[in-house]
Amino acid sequence: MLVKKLFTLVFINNEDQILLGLKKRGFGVKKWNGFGGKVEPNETILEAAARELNEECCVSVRPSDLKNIAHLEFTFEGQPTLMDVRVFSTNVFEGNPKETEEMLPKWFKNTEVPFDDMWPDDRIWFPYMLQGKKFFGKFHYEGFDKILNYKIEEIDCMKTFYAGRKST
Ligand SMILES: COc1nc(N)nc2c1ncn2[C@H]1C[C@H](O)[C@@H](COP(=O)(O)OP(=O)(O)OP(=O)(O)O)O1
Repeated sequence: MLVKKLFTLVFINNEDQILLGLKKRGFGVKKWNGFGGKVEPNETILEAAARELNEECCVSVRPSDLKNIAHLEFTFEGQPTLMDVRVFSTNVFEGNPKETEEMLPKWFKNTEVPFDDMWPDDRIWFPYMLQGKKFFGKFHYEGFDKILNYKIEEIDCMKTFYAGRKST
């Protein structure tokens, strides 16, 4: 049986640009990604999303300004964990992104996202995000470089999506 662990992933948009961070340590090291991490027991998912963003690149957002745009699930062959990743985006933020111990932030044009240096799944779902769609994606990996199988589908409404699942 898989043990589900809850994570956040936040993307900041500014006109035709998206803020990514180069992970400097730990899971996903040397890959560009959004900002996020584990949800702690004492906080809501939105609070965790805002906290991780601030810890990782010193940008502040109000949790209420974060839009839930996707639900992603990652599993890894032979490993007992299912990563349940709640994805958020916003263009309402305060502060200039700054490098931290965990991340090196950089703005990229939406047309110049560095997919070669990102998780392989990003190439599949970023187009949904960049077109303003909401979506569900499920990816099963062998190691960290090869996707064995995946499913992706557009969602009309995230609230309805979660209401239709046994547990959120
Ligand atoms: C496997 O594919 C993935 N693709 C993408 N784009 N993002 C992923 C993938 N798997 C995990 N993520 C995201 C989810 C989280 O935002 C981070 C991982 O969080 P992390 O392990 O860094 O969590 P922290 O709480 O910050 O951990 P530490 O404090 O222990 O560093 O990656």
